[in-house]
Amino acid sequence: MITINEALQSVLSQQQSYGTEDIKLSATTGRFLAEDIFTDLDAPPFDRVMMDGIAIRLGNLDNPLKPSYTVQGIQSAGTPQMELMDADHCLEVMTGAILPVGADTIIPYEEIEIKDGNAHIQLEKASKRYIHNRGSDSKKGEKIISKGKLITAADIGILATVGKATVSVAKLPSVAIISTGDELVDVNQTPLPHQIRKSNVYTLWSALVKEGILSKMYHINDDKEALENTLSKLIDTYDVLLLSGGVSKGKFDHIPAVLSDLGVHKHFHRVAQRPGKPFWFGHHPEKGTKVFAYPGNPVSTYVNHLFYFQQWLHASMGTPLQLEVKALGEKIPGNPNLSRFVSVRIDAKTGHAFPFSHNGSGDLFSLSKTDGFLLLPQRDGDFLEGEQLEFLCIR
Ligand SMILES: Nc1nc2c(c(=O)[nH]1)N[C@H]1C(S)=C(S)[C@@H](COP(=O)(O)OP(=O)(O)OC[C@H]3O[C@@H](n4cnc5c(N)ncnc54)[C@H](O)[C@@H]3O)O[C@H]1N2
Ligand code: MOO
Repeated sequence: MITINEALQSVLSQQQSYGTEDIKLSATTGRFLAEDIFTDLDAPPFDRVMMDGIAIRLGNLDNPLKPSYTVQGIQSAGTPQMELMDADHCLEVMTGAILPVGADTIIPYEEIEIKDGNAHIQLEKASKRYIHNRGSDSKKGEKIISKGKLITAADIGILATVGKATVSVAKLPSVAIISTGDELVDVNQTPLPHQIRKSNVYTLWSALVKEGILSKMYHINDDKEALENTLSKLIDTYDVLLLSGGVSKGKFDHIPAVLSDLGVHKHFHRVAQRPGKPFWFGHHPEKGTKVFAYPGNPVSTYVNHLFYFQQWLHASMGTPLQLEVKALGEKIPGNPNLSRFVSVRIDAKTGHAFPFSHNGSGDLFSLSKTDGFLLLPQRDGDFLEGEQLEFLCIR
């Protein structure tokens, strides 16, 4: 059986670019930039007034202020630049306004009193100019965000500032999620005593939404012919298939044989890990379709999806995922035969990860109590309190 690292390398060897597309700025959250972003103007684009107050011509900052200045008018934000007459006058100015021609210092309203058309100054000297100078944040033409970056809310603000109404992003693969199993019924049905409602497809669907992917859901019963017919069509239609169930040793676990009959090249089946050991991964050499066939137990499906698919997707989009690390909260004995994904809760104060017990990989309800999974690699030695380990967050 291969190790988790060998399995991951094999999955990553199938990383693939799906090209680029131009989309509206408002739809870019969570997507990967496919172009470098440059400023189209200096930032700020003009000498920007930083305080509400008056603008004067002072010259050297050490020069004493006059006892009063005659108010000449108001320069508000969003109005064209005015011109200060001389050093005896001032213009009232608002935060965000362009600095008037001939002015070089702002005195905030807190330091003056305006009476009878004059601004009376309550200071001897100005402490600073309160001017956000043109181009001081960045100069026109400067690269401000690099290709490959995952677009965040803050990036969207920057993209708006530089006038990117449409943005070139990496195209996402099309994905089908397929549940298999005769025991599964839909969410709106009442299961018979030997049935359960399918849940894995919804977990996967939601995890994909978080990655910006709107997938399609399918269900196929444990019937070889039905599996062959439907999967063959799906292999032709989608870039990626995510299957859950039917990959272990049961009499009706047809998935590996069917995939192989359909020409999907197997990279591996079974990984030295718990949960999720019977994971099967392959790709169709002619069609390029990648097939992630997850074991059916809900925790196994989810853990494998988070670890393998997520890393494959980010690598395919051009920016490998850097897994978070967390400090282990208590000692756990090592295991030389298996890597383990341990359900943990993160202590809000210390940030340490504490394992908690549940009923194994079929215990779907444990997922709502967990913050994520700590990855304990296979090894002899104990895992010690405070040891930093890779973490898959599900919050
Ligand atoms: N003799 C052996 N038996 C099993 C082995 C093994 O190595 N030898 N491995 C066990 C492990 S580990 C796992 S994990 C499961 C995986 O089995 P399958 O991938 O074949 O999955 P199924 O048998 O179809 O289902 C397992 C379990 O999960 C439930 N399930 C399946 N799909 C869904 C879904 N979409 N939503 C909710 N729940 C689902 C299913 O009802 C079963 O209870 O095999 C062990 N057995
Ligand atoms: O390893 Mo299975 O995926 O535990 O339940």
